[in-house]
Amino acid sequence: MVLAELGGRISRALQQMNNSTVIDEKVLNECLNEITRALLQSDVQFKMVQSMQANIKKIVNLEDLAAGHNKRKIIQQVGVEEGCDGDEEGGVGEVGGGETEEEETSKWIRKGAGKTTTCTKYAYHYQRKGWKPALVCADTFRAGAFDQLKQNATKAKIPFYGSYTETDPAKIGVEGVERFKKEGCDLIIVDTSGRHKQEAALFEEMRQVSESTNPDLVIFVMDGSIGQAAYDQALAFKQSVAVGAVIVTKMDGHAKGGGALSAVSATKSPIIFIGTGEHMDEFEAFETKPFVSRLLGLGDLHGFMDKIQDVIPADQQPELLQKLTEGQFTLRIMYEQFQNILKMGPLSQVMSMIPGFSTELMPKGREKESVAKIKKFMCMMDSMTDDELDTSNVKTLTDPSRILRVARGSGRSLRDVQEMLEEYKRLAKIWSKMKGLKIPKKGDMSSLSRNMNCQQMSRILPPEMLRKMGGLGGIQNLMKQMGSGDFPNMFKGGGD
Ligand SMILES: Nc1nc2c(ncn2[C@@H]2O[C@H](COP(=O)(O)OP(=O)(O)OP(=O)(O)O)[C@@H](O)[C@H]2O)c(=O)[nH]1
Repeated sequence: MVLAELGGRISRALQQMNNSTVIDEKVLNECLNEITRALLQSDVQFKMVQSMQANIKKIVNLEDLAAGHNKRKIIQQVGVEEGCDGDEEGGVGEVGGGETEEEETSKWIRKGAGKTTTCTKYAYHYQRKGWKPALVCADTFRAGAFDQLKQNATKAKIPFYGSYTETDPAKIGVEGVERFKKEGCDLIIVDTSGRHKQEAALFEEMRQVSESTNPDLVIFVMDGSIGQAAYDQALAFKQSVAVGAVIVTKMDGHAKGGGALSAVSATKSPIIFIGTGEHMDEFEAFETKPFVSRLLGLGDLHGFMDKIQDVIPADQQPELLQKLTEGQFTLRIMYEQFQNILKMGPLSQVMSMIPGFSTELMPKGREKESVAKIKKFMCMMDSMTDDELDTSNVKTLTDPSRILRVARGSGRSLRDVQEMLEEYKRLAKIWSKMKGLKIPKKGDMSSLSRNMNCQQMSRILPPEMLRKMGGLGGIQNLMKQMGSGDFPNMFKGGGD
């Protein structure tokens, strides 16, 4: 089950409970069972789900609750808190798979989790933020590991170190770290082996590399597509090395991403990033709250604003947000948005974060066509006058003689120009609803969503998402019951 579907099922279950006039044990059980089914189908650990259910029931004692208490609010709040916190005890998965532990273990040793790819993604991410990263290949086990790292690093213009002849990974690690420290690098990433003849040897090697390089942080890179088998892996790693953080890869298109929750639970370490594709920039910072938020289909805007921060120079950000929140969406702003989108990297990732952009302009799996379309639109806009680009008067823009002139000027058909204007109208409608949002202070983009009330949220959500949430009334109810009318309160309990 993909994450969006899981989110849909959870919010529908909550919505159903919300629609009941009386909340008794039966209604609570139905809601919890539906959430349980959805989580299990997403391969979240059985024990984790079971204990979440038990905890909710323990906390929510329906009979003891004094009349007048808002039971729904309590149930939903507990649910989200449980979901955000994870379960410390965890346990070996009991559902699905049908493989023995040994089979699962040997499988994960055979397959690459995406560690080398992730090292470069991690370095590239911080390089774009102004750090000076370097990569060290201490994977002497897999033939070709150094070449792969070298190739990736060269592409990203990141210095690298490795050896074709040295067989001691700890030695390479130390040499690489020393060299890059001398060169003034402030983020040195050591890629270690992900496979070995035996699991024990792999852990021993990691311990040695860790002891000799004395890292500030050990990151466990985990393949999200293995589902709940992640629990055993995460536990084994934690017991061998001081795992400080987790990165879950292959979250794109894999149904078992929910298993990531199990890994957090097992290692008690935060997931800091997720990998969402094979390319260098298919990598997203991970936070519990926005993740839960995305499960419910609401977290997109926050991520988009973070992306904007990445690619737009700091001094231009307030100006852009000012324009967007003034509700004066002109063709020039659309042009600038297109430029930003093309700069921001993988289109599907960026577009899916912007309300209204994903489905129509960018159907999944058709990135090339979408880029071509955006470029075509921009080319037509290049044939427009400043007045046309800066007006928000749609009538002026759709004047037939104007359309003809733009079509001729850009060598495009009338239909092309009309299509571009339709796109503008659609986006203008969505963005005009952002009007009145308070502009966040620099470095505090999340306050944008904090300042958003239910009505603004409901206006910018894509219609299908809004329907899923039960319309404006549904959002209002959900938020009211989660704590207050304030959107982020819904996610109380998750780590910031
Ligand atoms: N779809 C998808 N593929 C990924 C992602 N991250 C890595 N991959 C692919 O997974 C495969 C294995 O990646 P590597 O980086 O070589 O894995 P590794 O963990 O270094 O391998 P070992 O060190 O041999 O264990 C490659 O084909 C990558 O392109 C991701 O987030 N999504």
